[in-house]
Amino acid sequence: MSLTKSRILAINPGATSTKIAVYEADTVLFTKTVEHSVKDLESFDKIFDQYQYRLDLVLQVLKEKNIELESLAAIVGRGGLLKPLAGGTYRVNEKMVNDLKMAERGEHASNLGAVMASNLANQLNISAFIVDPVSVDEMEPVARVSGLADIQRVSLSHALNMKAVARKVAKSMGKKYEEAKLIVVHLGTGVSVTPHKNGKMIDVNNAKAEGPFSPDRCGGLPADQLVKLCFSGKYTYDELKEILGSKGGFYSYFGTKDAREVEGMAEAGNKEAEIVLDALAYQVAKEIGAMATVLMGEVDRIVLTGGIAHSKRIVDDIVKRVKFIAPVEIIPGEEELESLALGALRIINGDEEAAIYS
Ligand SMILES: Nc1ncnc2c1ncn2[C@@H]1O[C@H](COP(=O)(O)OP(=O)(O)O)[C@@H](O)[C@H]1O
Ligand SMILES: CCCC(=O)OP(=O)(O)O
Repeated sequence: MSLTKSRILAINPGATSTKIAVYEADTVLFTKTVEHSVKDLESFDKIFDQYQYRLDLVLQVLKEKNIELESLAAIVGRGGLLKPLAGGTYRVNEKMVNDLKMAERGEHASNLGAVMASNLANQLNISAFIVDPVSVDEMEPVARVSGLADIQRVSLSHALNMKAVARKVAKSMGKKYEEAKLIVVHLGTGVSVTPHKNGKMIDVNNAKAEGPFSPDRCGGLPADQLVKLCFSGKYTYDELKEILGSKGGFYSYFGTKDAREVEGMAEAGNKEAEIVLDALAYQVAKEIGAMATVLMGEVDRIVLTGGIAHSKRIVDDIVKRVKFIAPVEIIPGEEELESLALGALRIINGDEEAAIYS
């Protein structure tokens, strides 16, 4: 095997999976998704406690695929809950790693991406990058107002995949991304619903705290009942944060984050599973309706993507409610590994300069 150092390792830690790919320039050599059940991750208290477990998995996959570490030119990880920033490729630096370890903007598996990439890259004396992290913030000023002076709405979303599929859909319509008006919905372990205008995500439900519920998140909750729960003595602060961030949604009803399992329960006649699945589609459709008003009804396409976009039941249910707004395009799964690799490649090839996180 040649050791030309032209390969890019892409690592995408998600809430319920670690996705790994190696690219030779822009050609994929392999992709692999390692899914994590609730049981796999329940012994880890904090996200950073999962670091070694996930890194070992990555190294094991590289070994299985006969990829020598010395053949890597760069490593690119999914960017986590950093400061609000513009989209693009960022070189991983010490400040970024420290911010992610402190998890000041919250705990999420994506916080591991830059750190895994950086530690591995440092050992190999090569570069580490992130691309379009979850904290990409392109919201318009009006979208930031919450209605309470103490609280500002923030942008946390599946920016990487949504921007990639938005570009793809715009191209298929013969438009530039910057010219298209799209509502892109990522249906993953978290759910993001974003209106895209002038090449920017001008609003989004914060996928950790607002909008529709998801496999492991509550989404927006009735504020008065939540406040009551906070002061009920039933949960500590940390427990409640954990429930809201990773033990809500499907998990709170059925103890699983796997949409396929919930569908299986519904098919077997479980009425609660049926209604919760219907409610997910209902809430997503409602959020799409709200974002259509952000674009003043001028919507070229609604795009459904992410793991749950594989589900015919959920997709059909959403489509029947929103197709009056615009044609709906379904792009199941995600383009995240490719977007990561190509983002790093643009820097390696000198087509773009890496942004600096400061
Ligand atoms: N074929 C499928 N049908 C229905 N749901 C699916 C399918 N494949 C994956 N999913 C669901 O997609 C969700 C994960 O989506 P994904 O985009 O991979 O998210 P993440 O990267 O956040 O873990 C899980 O709830 C999983 O059960
Ligand atoms: C915090 C936004 C990104 C997100 O929710 O990702 P997952 O669906 O992988 O949890």
